[in-house]
Amino acid sequence: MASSLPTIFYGPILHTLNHHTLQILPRALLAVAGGRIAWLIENVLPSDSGDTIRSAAASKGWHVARLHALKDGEFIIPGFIDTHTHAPQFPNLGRGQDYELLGWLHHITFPTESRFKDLEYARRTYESVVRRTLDCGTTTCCYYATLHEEATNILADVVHKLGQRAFVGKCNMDRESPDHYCEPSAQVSIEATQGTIQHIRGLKPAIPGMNLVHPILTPRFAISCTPELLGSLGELARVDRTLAIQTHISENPSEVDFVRTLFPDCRTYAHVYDAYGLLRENTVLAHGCHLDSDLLDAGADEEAISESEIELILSRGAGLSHCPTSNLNLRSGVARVGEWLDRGLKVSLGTDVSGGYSPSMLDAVRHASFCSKLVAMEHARKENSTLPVANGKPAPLGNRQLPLETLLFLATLGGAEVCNLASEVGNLVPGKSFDALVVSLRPETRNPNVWVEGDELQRSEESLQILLEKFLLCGDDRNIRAVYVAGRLAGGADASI
Ligand SMILES: Nc1nc2[nH]cnc2c(=O)[nH]1
Ligand SMILES: [Zn+2]
Repeated sequence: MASSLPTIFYGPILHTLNHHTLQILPRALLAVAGGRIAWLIENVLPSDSGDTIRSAAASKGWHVARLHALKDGEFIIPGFIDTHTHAPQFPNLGRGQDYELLGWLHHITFPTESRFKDLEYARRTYESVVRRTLDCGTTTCCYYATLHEEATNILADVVHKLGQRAFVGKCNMDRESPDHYCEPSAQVSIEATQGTIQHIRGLKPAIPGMNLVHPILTPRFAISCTPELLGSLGELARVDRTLAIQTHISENPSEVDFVRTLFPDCRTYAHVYDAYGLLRENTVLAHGCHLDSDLLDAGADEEAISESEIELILSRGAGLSHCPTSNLNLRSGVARVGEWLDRGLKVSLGTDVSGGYSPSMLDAVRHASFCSKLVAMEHARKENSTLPVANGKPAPLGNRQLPLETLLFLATLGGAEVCNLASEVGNLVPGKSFDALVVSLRPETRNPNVWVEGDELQRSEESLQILLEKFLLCGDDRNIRAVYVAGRLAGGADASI
């Protein structure tokens, strides 16, 4: 899409307003100008669309605009927001699934990451990684790079060039890693981090004032950072509250035990990060499978829960990235996403390549659904229980399987909340950036899993909800025809035609 000419889309729009509300607009007119959604008009009949477009365009002083009328079987959703992935681990996709986390890091992951000191290898790999995530429909991505400053800057350059919205972080790790892949001191790690922050902040945005690439502090996890390094990162964060932070937390039982021995004065894993000022509203915490598991398994009362790590994370406004593909693949555990949402935590989805073996957020959605079904089956087995009754209010998700609207929320608006970007992206309301996907379930996409025909093509709310379900559970990148970031076509099956 040429950024100078406004574009008007006419067709169905599906997005979420919160974790329990899916809004379906079967006949919407949505206008994009300067990368943002200028206006959105609902319920426009085809026979009225010409007049409505002309008067809405005239009210903005537009004399020409491009019209994109969606065909039957097509619809628009917000772009996916992947809140946790490792760009240098793409070469390992599909490898190492016999390991659990700590062995996997040492035998599979660190050797591959150490290759990124070769900058030519880094550039080649990162180009294909970012193209791939864009084609999978990821419009915003939280990337871990490696410990190398220059290779991290290359990742940021590639993201910038290809027009994705992203957070890019140089990994901080100055202990408990092999000699060939470990920073020599906290000071060296901090200086390289400052270099990367400066580099990313020097990138010139394509649309003035719309910076798409942001730096993010990336202490790998508590195990690989000395107290001195965590303290220095906390100091960087303190003097600049706009700096985002990402790390791992409570992914695997052996990891949690190790953290306890390394930080005996901290009550829980979350308290370690909090002690160094690293838990706040722009912190992204990946995994969390074992947060408070002792308390929750024992069915603790509210008083005990009020002292818990979940309450600490909630009170600091930090968010969680649920990474179900990885949690199952590395046998890490099953996160309690329903309980987190009920308690008001910010929750999103991450692919966690290559702990997770797929870069597609569609797979993360499917595995989040499976994980929630495991939770539901386990709960039913233990309690012999029935589902909670709604009583007119949204029923607590607690131990239920996640419904369709919650799955879409986690992949879109939930991600925006966790990245502290919900005023900018996550759904398709006027004023936000147009970060969106044009999805097609038409036969010419050559994905017979999701073909729709006959009555299914009616533009009713019911049939559109079925289309969304088919896409989330059986679609793939053949069905993602166009990927827009800030109004610019950045990927999708039609982008290369
Ligand atoms: N899944 C995952 N967990 C981690 N914990 C520390 N590093 C990593 C990593 O690279 N992947
Ligand atoms: Zn990870």
